[in-house]
Amino acid sequence: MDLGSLTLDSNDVVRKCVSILGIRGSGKSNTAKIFAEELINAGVPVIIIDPDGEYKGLKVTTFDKFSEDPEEIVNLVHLGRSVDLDVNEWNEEVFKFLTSLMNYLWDVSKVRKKDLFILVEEAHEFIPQGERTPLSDILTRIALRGRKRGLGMILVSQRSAKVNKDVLSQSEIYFLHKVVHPVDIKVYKEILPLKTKDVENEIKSLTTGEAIFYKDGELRKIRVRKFDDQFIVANDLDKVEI
Ligand SMILES: Nc1ncnc2c1ncn2[C@@H]1O[C@H](COP(=O)(O)OP(=O)(O)OP(=O)(O)O)[C@@H](O)[C@H]1O
Repeated sequence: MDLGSLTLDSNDVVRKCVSILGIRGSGKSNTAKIFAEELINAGVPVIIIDPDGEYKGLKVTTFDKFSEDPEEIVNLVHLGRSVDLDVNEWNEEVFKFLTSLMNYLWDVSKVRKKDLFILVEEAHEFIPQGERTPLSDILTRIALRGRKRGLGMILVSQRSAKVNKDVLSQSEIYFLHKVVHPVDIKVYKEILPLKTKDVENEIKSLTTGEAIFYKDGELRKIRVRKFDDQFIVANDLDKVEI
């Protein structure tokens, strides 16, 4: 996986929990998009929970209307297709649908065990700290115990301190873009094995597209390549309604 100044082996990231954090404009969605693009190219499908319609340029099938039956989406993903769930209207119906989709995925993955990722944009909205919902329960279970069923998770958030701490602290791969708020800096201090001053200095120096990469004790500053928007037209497949 070519992410820019960082290369990863896709076999080394599957079934893991990845957290991509940073303030608005720090480049975290671009990083998530590049990460997803590289997974898709490596044959690992991604289910994207996409409240802001930011993932259109990827080779995905977009859904923007949701029935109560998630089977079709899961079958599509198990055939190797990635899907973008354009959930820009967050209402009870969408949350109910996502809950049944994730529960169904959890159940069938016990048998099928196909490697895939669930990418959760605005993760603080779906797996909030200090609040439990049926959706946050199943997403938490997937993040913490999905490995045996082939399930990996990518959490993206600009509100690090508002994402469920258990899930965040159990991530195995971190891309930490710039943050400025002290509560978010505190979260970075809890994640990184650095002295407080060093964390502050590292974060301060980050520009758009730069992040602190942390995995298996390896820690370094990286620059993520920019997503090539030119592919958007070619890859933006028709929206599908089921
Ligand atoms: N690696 C990069 N190299 C160059 N430009 C980048 C890079 N990452 C992001 N950008 C640019 O910075 C801007 C913000 O990027 P992006 O949307 O990824 O940030 P963000 O942190 O996700 O913000 P938001 O929360 O508002 O979505 C965009 O215009 C994007 O093109």
